[in-house]
Amino acid sequence: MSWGIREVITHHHVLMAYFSRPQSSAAVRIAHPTDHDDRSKSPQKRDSPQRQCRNILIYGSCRFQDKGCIYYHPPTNTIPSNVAIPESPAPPSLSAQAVNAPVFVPKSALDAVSTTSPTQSLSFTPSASPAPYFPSQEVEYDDTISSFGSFYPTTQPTFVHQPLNYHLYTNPIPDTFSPSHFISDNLREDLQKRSDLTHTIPSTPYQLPEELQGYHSLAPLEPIGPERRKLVSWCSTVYRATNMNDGATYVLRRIENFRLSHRAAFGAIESWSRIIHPNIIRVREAFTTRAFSDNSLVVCYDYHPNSQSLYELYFNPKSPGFLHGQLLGSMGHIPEATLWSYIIQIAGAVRAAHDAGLALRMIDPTKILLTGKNRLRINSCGIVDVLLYDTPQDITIIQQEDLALLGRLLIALCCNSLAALSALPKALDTMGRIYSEEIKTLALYLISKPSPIKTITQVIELIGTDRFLREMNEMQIANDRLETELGSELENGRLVRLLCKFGFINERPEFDRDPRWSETGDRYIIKLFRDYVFHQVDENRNPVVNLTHVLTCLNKLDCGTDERIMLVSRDEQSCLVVSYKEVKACVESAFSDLCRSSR
Ligand SMILES: Nc1ncnc2c1ncn2[C@@H]1O[C@H](COP(=O)(O)OP(=O)(O)OP(=O)(O)O)[C@@H](O)[C@H]1O
Repeated sequence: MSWGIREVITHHHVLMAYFSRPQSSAAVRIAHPTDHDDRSKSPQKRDSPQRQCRNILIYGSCRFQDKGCIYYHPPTNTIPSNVAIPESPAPPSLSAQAVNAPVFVPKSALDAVSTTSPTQSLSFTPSASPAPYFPSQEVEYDDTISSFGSFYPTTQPTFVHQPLNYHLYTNPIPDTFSPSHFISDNLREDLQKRSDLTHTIPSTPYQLPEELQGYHSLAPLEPIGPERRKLVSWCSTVYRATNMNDGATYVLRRIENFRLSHRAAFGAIESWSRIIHPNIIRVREAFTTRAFSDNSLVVCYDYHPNSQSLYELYFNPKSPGFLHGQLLGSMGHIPEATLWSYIIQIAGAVRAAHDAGLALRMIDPTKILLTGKNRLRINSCGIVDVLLYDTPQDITIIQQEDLALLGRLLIALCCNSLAALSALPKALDTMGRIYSEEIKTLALYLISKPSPIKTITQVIELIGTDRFLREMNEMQIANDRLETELGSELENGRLVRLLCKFGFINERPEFDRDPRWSETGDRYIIKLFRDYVFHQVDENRNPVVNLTHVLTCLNKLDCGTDERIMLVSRDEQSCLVVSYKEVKACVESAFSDLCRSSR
């Protein structure tokens, strides 16, 4: 048992008689003081001289109390001094990293705790962080001038930066995104699918090497059918595999029956591996292998689970997005705004490659993956550079080809047909009917003969600043949305780990040859706290099932606030007043004991 807690219990042996009824109002006031809220909500008390001074509410004291402040200053001993709790010992460091949640120490608490005095710790607002976190140089709020100060900018109070309240849930701005305490179903499903696909294996049996240059758990990403398209003139197969060093999942594209003539051919892979771009699937490394019982070239890429190629999405009539050969949704064609977004993203990828003296060569619907909502990435970069190392081409020419490929892709996307290009006038007619003139102009520019050459910079100018700005706005809105989603999940991970700790400690039948370990010492406080959080009953002894109460308590425990609560034994014969900080120290100490012995 820690010194701090023993002290608390001693106090409460003294206090027991006073607090013998857990429902006593004094006890409730300590556990959940709502006086301030009630008062501030009550309109008739608004202008009363008996209104409590805000300095007391905010700082616990008022410098102007005896210097003319007209507001009410409650006696300083409202909360009995004998419940003041000594500093609990620092939480012991935990060793079992795999099961351990790092101890959460709010930065502001660390910064401020040394500069404060323990006497400031009285607080009436359970949600506000208690005074010990306040920097000593705080500016006080003078209530005597506050009522008219706002009319005169010079006398406006300076607001103190309060320490963050790590245990509060805050709803997002309602008009912007729908408020929710949990991640939206769509995003959850999407992320879940990605995670799922990283682990599933195809049901059809396959024979693959157990291990390949540091990769294991190889699984084909698609069944190998009778009709195989070729990459240049080679067949390729794509596998998902796990890297032994970092445990991450990658994609290995294998070129079958390819014999590398010069090691220098890997120079292109080295250049590509340096390109980190949001619209290019990252190239990691390449090697040759005989593990497939042939000479194979393997290039490793980042894995983007649950992605779909543009071919699957827009050109394969057998895909789920089609009905009777017609693309479903949006009147059977891609919305213009989506098309511009695709153009901008691909242009960005082209720009990055060309700036690095490379060419994408892969602006092909089967090699452009949609890895998220409207998010494109060019796949398989660098591989053709290795395959065609022996037949070098002028980089300027293949960069011009990139632009032509973009133009062809654009026309095909506009017409939902890969064959559209073979009847260009009809294709242009279709484009003119559905899309703006600018799309047609851009497509014609991209497929036209270069004179003398076209550059990606000219293409970007043709797209225009307005469209880039619109794209940037959309991206920022999407980012805001994700941040909101992240906010709703902010504390969940920590709380689960906290609950795991409770699970390890509570009701443990025996530890350290002590069958009463989980019922005694610090663990007794943890047990009572668990009852306080989960086993409360109403006046009719019906369970109080209130998730907000649970989340609030656990968050306060997670950051170890100084707020005190009253824990009552099950027989209601004794009670303890402890701070979350102390309960936190008990949990850390008990859990670290368990971890030490689990090694
Ligand atoms: N880096 C990657 N991350 C996630 N999935 C990928 C990745 N690379 C390829 N895939 C998936 O693997 C499958 C096969 O890719 P591949 O490039 O071979 O496409 P394909 O349409 O079969 O083209 P090809 O006929 O040229 O093989 C596709 O379903 C693709 O979505």
